[in-house]
Amino acid sequence: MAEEKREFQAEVAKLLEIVVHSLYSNKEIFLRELVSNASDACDKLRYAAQTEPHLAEGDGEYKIRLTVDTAAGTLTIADNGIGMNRDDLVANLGTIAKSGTAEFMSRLSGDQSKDMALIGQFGVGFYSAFMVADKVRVVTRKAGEQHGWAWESDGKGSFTIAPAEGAARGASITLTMRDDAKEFLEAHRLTSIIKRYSDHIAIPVILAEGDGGGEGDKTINSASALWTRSKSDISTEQYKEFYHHVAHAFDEPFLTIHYKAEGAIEYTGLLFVPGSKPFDLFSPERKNHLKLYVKRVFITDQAEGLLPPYLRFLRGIVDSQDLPLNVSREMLQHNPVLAKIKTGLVKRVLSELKKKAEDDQAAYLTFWEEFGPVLKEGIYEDFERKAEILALSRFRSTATDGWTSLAEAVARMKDGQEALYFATGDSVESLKKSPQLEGFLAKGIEVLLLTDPIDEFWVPAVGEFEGKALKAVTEGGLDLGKIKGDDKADADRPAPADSGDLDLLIAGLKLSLGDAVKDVKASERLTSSAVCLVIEEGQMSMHLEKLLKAHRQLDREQPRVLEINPRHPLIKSLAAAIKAKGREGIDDQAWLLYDQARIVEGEAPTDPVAFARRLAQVMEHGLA
Ligand SMILES: Nc1ncnc2c1ncn2[C@@H]1O[C@H](COP(=O)(O)OP(=O)(O)OP(=O)(O)O)[C@@H](O)[C@H]1O
Repeated sequence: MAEEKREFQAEVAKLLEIVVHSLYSNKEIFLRELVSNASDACDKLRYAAQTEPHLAEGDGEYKIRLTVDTAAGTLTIADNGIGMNRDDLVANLGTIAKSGTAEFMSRLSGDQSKDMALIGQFGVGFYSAFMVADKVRVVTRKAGEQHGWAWESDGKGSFTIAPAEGAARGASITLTMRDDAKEFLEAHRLTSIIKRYSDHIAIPVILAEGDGGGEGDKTINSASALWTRSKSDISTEQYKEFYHHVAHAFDEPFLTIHYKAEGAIEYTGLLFVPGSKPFDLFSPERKNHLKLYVKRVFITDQAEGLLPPYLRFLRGIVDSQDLPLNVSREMLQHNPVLAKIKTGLVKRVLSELKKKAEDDQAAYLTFWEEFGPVLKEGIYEDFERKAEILALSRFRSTATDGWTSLAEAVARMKDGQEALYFATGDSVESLKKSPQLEGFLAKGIEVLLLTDPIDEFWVPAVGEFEGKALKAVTEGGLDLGKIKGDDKADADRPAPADSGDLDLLIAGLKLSLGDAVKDVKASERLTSSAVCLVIEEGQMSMHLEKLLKAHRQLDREQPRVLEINPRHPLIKSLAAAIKAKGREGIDDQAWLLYDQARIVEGEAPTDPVAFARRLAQVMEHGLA
């Protein structure tokens, strides 16, 4: 087969453009990316050779070799890992196959440091070679295959692929350095970059000196897996570089958890809570990203059973002593050892988070803001740990501008208050203004303001905290009268409508609204609003109904209860009017009240045209 020329996928071409033209501030990271790829390729072969030893072709001493040719102005990074065949080359070095590419592209801001962090998360990986090279040539042969291939590109829209006979197993990447990147041909510069970014790589990174014949080769990294070293020998900087390597992240880890579990099950965990949200945190697969090793051999980064989905923000590795080396990925699915490791990891991570919450509240809150909505999934999904996760959870509330724990909210409960109250909605600001809260605010009774979609699920599932029921303020029939609040307002509240008149009005409204409402009731919860909508106990919350409708998972809406404020001047006049004049005009009034309550809930009036007509009439009357 002769040489073939192909175009890069459009996204790659765009990415290359950005890489070449705007990301020159931190060029040296190209080496980290290529060494990281080489190390992954060796890990992959080591794993494959466990079950198919012939793949190693008698060479199981994995290493990465850097060779400089000053005369030619090239740097070559060669590994004896798994290598690539022709199809792999086209797929891996011609496209960005990962899901979410389009979204990623749209998030690039043009601001170098931000883009760099994003690209780091996404993994520009191999393409970073074009930050320093005019031309990149990859010569590779896949383990177990006979023919080698050469891939070459100047990064300007296309690449070529041609057969390369005699290629060694693995991949050898030769960069022809740009004029402004000649510094990366100097041994001391290369050595310091490797020490800085790649010291934790578990296989030797060798700098070939002299003519490349092997004489004077020098291993320039520590070449032992970082997590096997003792904690006291690892600097914060080294942990951070390792985190950048495993997580493909550029930020500071929020928490580093490194420990060795001994006893019935032995494993080492080196886990990181990232400083900021990884871009795929809310993708529907809810995959975890921990890398599983067995006795230092990389097995997989897709061991589903290793971590519950609510801890999927963690990054890092787990190295087990107890799993067999030839464990297949399928065998991992219902593996009892893995299940025990998982229990251990969850316990450890939650206790470290607890410690952080106790020792450094402010820092803990930054974690909570990033990952709280994910951790809360555990309240719903992990029955055994729900109390622990609830205790770690923080909430917005009417009692404070910041965050509160449930324990703090319990401590603030008023005399006679038996439940913790909450409201669910899209934002704290809009919740604070909702009419259902008026009575609570007037009495100084705290209401927790829940704005994450997950809140709709765990609250009903949990139902209580330390014996205190969790009650939605939107539920009908709440009797605030029993609670001793800051009731100075009570004395100066206007008198309610005459109860006989009020009964007439309620009956009239019910007749007009028919099936649109479940009931009409007088309520003490309102202070400044005339009406509001609530649900009956056990009914789906209005906010959840809205979420489901937005996702087209619900097409009907359930009728609600219209609560009216017997002390409101409008209600009082309406009650008096119905007594004096009977039902005349009441239909329009009833629908206006009901639609107004809907609008406050962020919903459209039942019949917008009729609503507009009624409103116009009222205005006309007002002006007449
Ligand atoms: N030295 C290598 N040997 C074998 N395969 C390689 C090598 N370098 C890259 N690849 C292949 O090319 C793919 C793309 O590499 P690239 O660095 O662009 O992304 P990645 O490594 O998958 O992502 P990330 O950088 O986020 O880890 C890799 O997943 C791997 O399959």
